Amino acid sequence: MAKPVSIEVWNPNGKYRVVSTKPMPGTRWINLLVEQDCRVEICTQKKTILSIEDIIALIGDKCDGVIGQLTEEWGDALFSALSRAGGKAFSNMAVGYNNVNVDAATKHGVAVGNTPGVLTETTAELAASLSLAAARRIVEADEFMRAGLYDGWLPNLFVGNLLKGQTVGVIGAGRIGSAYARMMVEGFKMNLIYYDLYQATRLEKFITGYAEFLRANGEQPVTWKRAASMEEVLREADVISLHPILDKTTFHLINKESLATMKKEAILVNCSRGPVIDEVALVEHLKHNPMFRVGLDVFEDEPYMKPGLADQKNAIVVPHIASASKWTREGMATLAALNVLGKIKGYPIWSDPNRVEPFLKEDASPPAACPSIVNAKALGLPVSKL
Ligand SMILES: NC(=O)C1=CN([C@@H]2O[C@H](COP(=O)(O)OP(=O)(O)OC[C@H]3O[C@@H](n4cnc5c(N)ncnc54)[C@H](O)[C@@H]3O)[C@@H](O)[C@H]2O)C=CC1
Ligand SMILES: O=C(O)C(=O)CO
Repeated sequence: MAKPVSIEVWNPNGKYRVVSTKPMPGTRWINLLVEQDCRVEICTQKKTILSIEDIIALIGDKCDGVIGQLTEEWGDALFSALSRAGGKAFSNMAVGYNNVNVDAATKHGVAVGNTPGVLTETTAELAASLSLAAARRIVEADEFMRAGLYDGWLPNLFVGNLLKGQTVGVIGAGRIGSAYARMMVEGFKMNLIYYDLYQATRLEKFITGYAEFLRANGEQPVTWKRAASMEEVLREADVISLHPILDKTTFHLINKESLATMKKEAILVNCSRGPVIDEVALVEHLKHNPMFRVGLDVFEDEPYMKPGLADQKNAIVVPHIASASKWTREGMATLAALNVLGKIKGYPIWSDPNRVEPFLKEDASPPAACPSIVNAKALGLPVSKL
């Protein structure tokens, strides 16, 4: 068994043992656990992705809860190890939990937490950044400049796309997709077409109000449309950003056939999960359509890219950093710790996981509740009246 070598311990005499598989930003999350009598053990092993054996060794014989990462496969092996060690709580430090087998956790009586809300704007801002960088060819132009190739202004140098008046398409208009849509519509006066299983009522109202404001000021109003199918979005939009969860309905949502329906000069952005795109098909599409551009934060076989992707000038690639703002990452750590702590203390579940601000106030104690437990219903956990 590969035993993790390096552990940092806070409050060694704490009653409850909580393990974090990684150091996380900020100290508030540690302080909140320590104040409530937890011994906090942080794995500081220099290995980015821990194996199942590493995590089983970390869990040990007695463990009340674990804070884990989206790079770890939390399935039956880990939940049974946690349950054998007396653990009742696990939280991903992420909103997405496609790396977690929630049914296995429920079977072992383990609550599964995630961290919604605190990363909505930060993630949407990266999707907007990738959209702009792709539209205006910023990365290519930066490389050109650094290579010493700039020898004077030219009318045809790095000509890109104007966003104003074009159509932005959003697939998955939940928290992040809606925030991204608002940024692109309000910031760049784009028209919206979106596809989601549910109606994004607040987003529609926001755009209707903004359109009225523009009209009243003598400007061209923006428009919105809820598409009846994803294909409609792919056909009509100039910039398309993917924001659904990853599950079997969204695996390879973007594939050879769907790419073929998109405009030749479209921009595709993915800040959701890599397998939402068939990356092999995408590489082929990029090769044959030089004016088609992508901005990718996530990859099908993370941390690897499919062969050929890195050679494509029309692809911008960044290493899964969409939620990487200081405020957000500290907030994610806090929510993950409070999910675990709340379950250990027997607190009820917060009633609205979209409204997590009360947990994030630096100068106030957080509510006595678990911010977001995805299998709360299946475990029959009570909901907070706060
Ligand atoms: N790249 C990064 O660092 C980050 C990635 N994410 C990813 O973004 C995802 C979305 O996060 P949130 O917006 O907070 O979640 P959310 O649950 O608010 O939104 C997801 C939306 O996808 C929709 N959806 C589900 N299946 C669909 C389908 N087949 N077709 C179209 N829409 C579908 C849902 O109805 C929902 O509105 C997360 O699950 C995570 O995987 C989230 C944060 C950071
Ligand atoms: O939260 C998530 O789902 C991420 O991908 C990282 O923030």
